[in-house]
Amino acid sequence: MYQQMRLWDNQPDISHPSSVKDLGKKVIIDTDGLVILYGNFLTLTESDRLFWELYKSLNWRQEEIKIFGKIRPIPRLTAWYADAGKSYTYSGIKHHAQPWNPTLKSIKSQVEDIAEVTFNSVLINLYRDGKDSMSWHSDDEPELGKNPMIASVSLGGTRRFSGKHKIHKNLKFNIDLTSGSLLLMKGETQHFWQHQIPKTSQVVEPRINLTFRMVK
Ligand SMILES: O=C(O)CCC(=O)C(=O)O
Ligand SMILES: [Fe+2]
Repeated sequence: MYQQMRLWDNQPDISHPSSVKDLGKKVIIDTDGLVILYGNFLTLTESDRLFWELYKSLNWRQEEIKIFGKIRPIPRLTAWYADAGKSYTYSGIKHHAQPWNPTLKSIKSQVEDIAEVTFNSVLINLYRDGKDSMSWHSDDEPELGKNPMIASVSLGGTRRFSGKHKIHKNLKFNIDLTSGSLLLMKGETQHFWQHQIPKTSQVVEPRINLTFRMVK
């Protein structure tokens, strides 16, 4: 019996194999919400491959928005993929779902493994250059429910992502979202914080961002 236990104790620890990827997990904010960055979610080779595949194959649209009575193109291209029958109003724009393709399904399932929730839709943004941007907002549409989990994957050029607290003006963060990173926003984040992708005068490569969501 003693011998047997010794043998068993000497087995390699398979619960933490050395091949487990270091995802580069970092807590960005844990006040009034939780924002977590996984800097190494995808390898650079994988991110590069996915960038070009999505860039070439997705059905990109130029949406328009009405500001002060004038209709203007939004400063980025978008695509919206979801389970059948879903539609979603975002910044006053009604998005009709396109069906999942195998590439998007595979990214979704890798994101779900880390986020430990399932998603039924993804809003995809293409920032063609530094003039493309997304202004301050919270992802607080009623369809997303009270404390939504938003999982955001970045591919291609690095862009700055800024956050600011809605009440405590001194609470801010800035992170550079590199290719292959995954950012999770959860808990009360959308209630207390706003985020943006500012324009930049620097030369930047095109960037694709996928935000996975659960639409009720
Ligand atoms: O491009 C990003 O990283 C942010 C996108 C975003 O905030 C959104 O789609 O709601
Ligand atoms: Fe957002």
